[in-house]
Amino acid sequence: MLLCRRSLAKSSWMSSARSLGRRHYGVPPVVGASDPRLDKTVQVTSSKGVNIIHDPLLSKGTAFSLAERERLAIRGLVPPRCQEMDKQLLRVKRNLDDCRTPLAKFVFLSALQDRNETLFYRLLINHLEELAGIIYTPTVGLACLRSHSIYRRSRGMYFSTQDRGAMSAMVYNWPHDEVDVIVVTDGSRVLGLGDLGANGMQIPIGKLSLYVAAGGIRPRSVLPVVLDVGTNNESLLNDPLYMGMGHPRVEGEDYYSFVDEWVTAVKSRWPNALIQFEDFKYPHAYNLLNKYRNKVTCFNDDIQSTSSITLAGILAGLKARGKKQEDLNQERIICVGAGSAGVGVCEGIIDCMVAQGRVRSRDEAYSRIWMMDQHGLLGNPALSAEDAAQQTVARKGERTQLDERQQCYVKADLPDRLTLEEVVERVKPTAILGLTGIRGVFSEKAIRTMAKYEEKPIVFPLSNPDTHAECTAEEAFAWTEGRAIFASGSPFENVNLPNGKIGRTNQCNNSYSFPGLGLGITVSRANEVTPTMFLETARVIADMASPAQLKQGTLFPGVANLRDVALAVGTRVCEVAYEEGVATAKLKEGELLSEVVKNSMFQPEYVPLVHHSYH
Ligand SMILES: NC(=O)c1ccc[n+]([C@@H]2O[C@H](COP(=O)([O-])OP(=O)(O)OC[C@H]3O[C@@H](n4cnc5c(N)ncnc54)[C@H](O)[C@@H]3O)[C@@H](O)[C@H]2O)c1
Ligand SMILES: O=C(O)C[C@H](O)C(=O)O
Ligand SMILES: [Mg+2]
Repeated sequence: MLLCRRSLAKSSWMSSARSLGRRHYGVPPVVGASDPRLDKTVQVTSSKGVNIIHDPLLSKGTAFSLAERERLAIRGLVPPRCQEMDKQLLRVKRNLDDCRTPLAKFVFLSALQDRNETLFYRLLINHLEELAGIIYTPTVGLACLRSHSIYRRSRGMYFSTQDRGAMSAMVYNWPHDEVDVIVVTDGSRVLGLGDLGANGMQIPIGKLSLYVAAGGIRPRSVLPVVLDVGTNNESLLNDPLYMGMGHPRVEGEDYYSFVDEWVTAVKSRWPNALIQFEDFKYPHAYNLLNKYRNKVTCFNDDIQSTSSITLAGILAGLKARGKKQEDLNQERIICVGAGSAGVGVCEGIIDCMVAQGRVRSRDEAYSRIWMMDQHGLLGNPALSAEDAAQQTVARKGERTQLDERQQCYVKADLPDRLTLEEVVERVKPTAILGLTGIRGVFSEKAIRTMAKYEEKPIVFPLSNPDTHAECTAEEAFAWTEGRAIFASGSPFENVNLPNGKIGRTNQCNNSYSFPGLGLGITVSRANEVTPTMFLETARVIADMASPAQLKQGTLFPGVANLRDVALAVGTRVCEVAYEEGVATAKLKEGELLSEVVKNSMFQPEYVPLVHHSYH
């Protein structure tokens, strides 16, 4: 396992893009909230008695020592025997295993998180592979669909259309002064499930649980947020249990000024917090990113961290084929889905080709990519003029106007709206990426044709949850005679192949990239999130699998290793922040960044509690 111990600036293909020596060591000592120098051996609280037992950040359940029970006035309020965490873990794991369905497990784990976060995170870290699929994708998707039925207790903050003018005051309702990471959604495109309005809250909660478990951000420093601007989901609007605003989505200038009020409010209370935009529909996702990327420390997960992990998957896939990462410009890549994630992923691939210096221009890099939406290839309407009318009828519906960004991907030399099968036949792709949210978009014919021309086709159905993947792992291996290099957004089991071998599956999800990005950004207190951070994240992850793993088709370390991945990514991102002069945290001379990052990572352990009244 690669654990980053490199000194600054060792990247092979990024060095030309860097300007070294711009490190800011002279800025005021803004010490990160997750900085090890703030670590304490005791935790001081002004709470006492039941307030401690009912505070998930302080509660230890049955694990309070007798001395603590005495000094915190909780003697007699919990069962008499002091049980350490190992016994508690046994109990909660047994209870969890008794839950019959993934959704029941989700409800159980949420309740545990609401009672005792230390125990919740220890359980989660100990069983990351098993539980990531519950608190995160794919089960979190089901939890969003049912959120208004399974609701027990509030977590995070909601800002709705009835809060216009009040947001700057509302942010002070949050009980913590230190907030390092905020994940915010407007619930307009939740995974591949569409508009789920305020039910989308489960997504920021799940993302932030991984920020803590994998990225080592402290539980008290994370804030999940929903911006409730209404929903266009009729079934939610008509459901008496739905808890969000009961009107259609606010759009246009009203929408952008609403988000602006929220950003201003958040930055006024927590100027250093990283904002992660999550599951905003296209084009809002891009418009918000463009508006805020140079003003506040923020990124869009679906556009940018997805591009990191997908690029990492392709680069590792090249190595699995016995090629070099620098051969990326030889690939022919079809990206099905031209929305936030699709465009973001393609831009990441292009950035990488340009950074590698193996293409002369971005245009040349574009020439290796073919982008498609539900109407087919983004091609040249002039070339398909003859049968355009016919096609419009046959394929139902007009393509909505392509925006400037999507326009970049239009192929001038190919007819607009070619089907996937037609594009595959003409282009002979080496890789196909699915970012549509639509099950079954990778047809058998298309994948079989691809496998005719490419010995080891890269097949990445990246849409979530699993029920919305463009194809299953079984299909991908069956249609390629077991030769596919396979990665999906949601987890799929390995596949037993007819020849007795195993078709290895990989999970290519931004959960591999955002925890480390957030870790590096918060430790360095970066005041800007730069493109290099995403490229380097990809490079670090692409280098993590061993040659033997790559040979078998394993591209990344398993989900159980997400913490190691976050540490490696976090260290590199932190280095980049100093190299590019965007870090504001003071670094002591001689401090090894990898150690600073590692020591800053939250460990779920019970710390002695001490009562102190500040009045
Ligand atoms: N694996 C990951 O880490 C990851 C990250 C981000 C997004 N995603 C997934 O990607 C999907 C899309 O997300 P997004 O933010 O880009 O959404 P989006 O709504 O912005 O884009 C979806 C795109 O798919 C196109 N599309 C719809 N139906 C199609 C069809 N039948 N054939 C071809 N194209 C079709 C749309 O025109 C649009 O361009 C979601 O399911 C999401 O879960 C996965
Ligand atoms: O949430 C995920 O699992 C990945 C991604 O952010 C998505 O929207 O699908
Ligand atoms: Mg997302």
